Amino acid sequence: MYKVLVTDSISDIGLKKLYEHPEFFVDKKNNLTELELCEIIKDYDALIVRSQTIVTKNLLEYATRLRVIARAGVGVDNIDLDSATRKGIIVINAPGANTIAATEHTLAMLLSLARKIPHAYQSTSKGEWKRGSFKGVELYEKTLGIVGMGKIGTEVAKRAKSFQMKILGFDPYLSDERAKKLGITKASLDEIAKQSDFITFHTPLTPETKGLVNDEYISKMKKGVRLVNCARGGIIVESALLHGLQSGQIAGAALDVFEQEPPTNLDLLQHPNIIATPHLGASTEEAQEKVAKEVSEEIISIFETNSIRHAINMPQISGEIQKKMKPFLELGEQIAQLAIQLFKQAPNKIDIRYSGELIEEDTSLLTRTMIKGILAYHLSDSVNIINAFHLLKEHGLTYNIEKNAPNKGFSNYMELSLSKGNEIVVIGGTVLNGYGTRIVKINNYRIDVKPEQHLLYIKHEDRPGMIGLVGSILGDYHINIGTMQVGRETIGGEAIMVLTLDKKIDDDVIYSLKLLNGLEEVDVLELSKEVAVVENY
Ligand SMILES: NC(=O)c1ccc[n+]([C@@H]2O[C@H](COP(=O)([O-])OP(=O)(O)OC[C@H]3O[C@@H](n4cnc5c(N)ncnc54)[C@H](O)[C@@H]3O)[C@@H](O)[C@H]2O)c1
Ligand SMILES: O=C(O)CC[C@@H](O)C(=O)O
Repeated sequence: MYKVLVTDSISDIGLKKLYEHPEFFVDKKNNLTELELCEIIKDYDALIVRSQTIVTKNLLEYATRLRVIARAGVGVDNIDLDSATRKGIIVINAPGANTIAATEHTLAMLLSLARKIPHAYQSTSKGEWKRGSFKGVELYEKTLGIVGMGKIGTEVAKRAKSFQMKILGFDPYLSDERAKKLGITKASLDEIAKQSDFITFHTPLTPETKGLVNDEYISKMKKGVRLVNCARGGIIVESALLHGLQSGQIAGAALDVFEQEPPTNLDLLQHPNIIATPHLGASTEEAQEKVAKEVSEEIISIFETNSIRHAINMPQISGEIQKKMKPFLELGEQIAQLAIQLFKQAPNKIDIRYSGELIEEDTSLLTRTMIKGILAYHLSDSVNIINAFHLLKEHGLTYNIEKNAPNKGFSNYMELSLSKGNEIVVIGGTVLNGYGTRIVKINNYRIDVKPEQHLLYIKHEDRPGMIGLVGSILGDYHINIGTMQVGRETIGGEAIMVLTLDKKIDDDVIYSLKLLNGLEEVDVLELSKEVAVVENY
């Protein structure tokens, strides 16, 4: 049974699939302090939050069982991503599920700001009738600057166009082609400042966007500009906004998000030209159901099938690439497990070489899978594809990826070397179309082994009778040999045997084998089949 903790106000209808799933138990506990959360988090496999719960490094120290943190929404700035990644915890979100809600809220704020609706309502609800006090401005033929042309920025642009506004858009990823298609003008931040009557922000909070709207940027704006922020507090420096309002440089601002939430800056909140809502952008019934449904479904698929669609701390890989890469992921895992078992110690350098068809493929997940396979041998189950690179760095290992390495005559080929000083182990493998994975190289030996769960690796002198001797000892212990492959460099020199066996062999069999004359090394190798999958739409 997987235990899921829900700590913010999340739609029960959206969580229905989790409630009804026999393998999941959902606990809803709102308004917990960090201390209370630290006390209980150890009991849970998954945590679902909105923006209120702050998932700190300290909290994650107690989260010994946690595998998934789900943000029922978009922004993950309330989650310590680095700490989650280091601990191998997948962080997922529900991108897109609240786009329309946040877009409509932005438009509502824009119109309310232009027509002073909240102020007029406040006055009218007190019985006043001050028709002269709330004269507004029109959106018609005004210029709207949009900073951040992602999902919400784009939807805002489409709707603002119906008011016949001229739209200027700034986003590092906005191409000329997309701007043209949307019927907007691509502009720089300075052009937006100089030309816009209204500016709305739709970026995440990043080191680049934090404090973007400061005294200097405000001074570049058109006098009487109106600002809307329904993205993240901190994009606008609140003290600079207040100066701008006081000086008349800014005619008004509509804020849904604040530097600190709940906000304490009453000078700003009570300024007559401010309108504010308490982070309501995503607060519609529809959006809340959608975000909760999306994260519930993803949690179920992560625990049931290991498949991840919207991981924040993982590369996004399309479902199509996933499918295509599946046999290579299996081979990568097998190669990594064999290499680390044969290396018998922790390496300090990892070299991965891809050739043939693999040169053209997105191998990021494959590389992670191999690194995970290598590290997991010594660092246990706490290693996964999420924290593989973190742990690699933490343990001082270096790695090198070469694409376009010699392909040894196979249509696809991958090779892994583990090394430390003069010690090195090299394993090469390929996927044979329709026949599955094959190990085709161990150190300098060419072989052809179909990887199985139980393998025996023997290094011996290349002389007559060795194969028979090994076979008869295994026979004496009733161990059935599935396949046997031999490889040698020179006649009469050193050779290897790789056997696949039907069951694991005991120490006494190894002991008997080691007594054989001419046998230099015997290693029992075990392969597990667990391969992580990441999906994306
Ligand atoms: N108020 C709310 O309740 C609410 C609801 C939903 C989303 N949001 C917030 O709205 C913001 C936008 O959400 P989205 O779903 O559109 O995200 P998105 O990822 O689709 O779009 C963000 C865009 O910002 C752009 N960007 C990043 N850095 C930039 C920079 N320095 N200058 C200009 N553009 C930059 C990105 O290229 C991207 O296109 C996020 O911060 C999200 O957390 C708030
Ligand atoms: O959960 C919320 O209400 C806020 C959502 C919003 O800020 C987001 O980034 O998705």
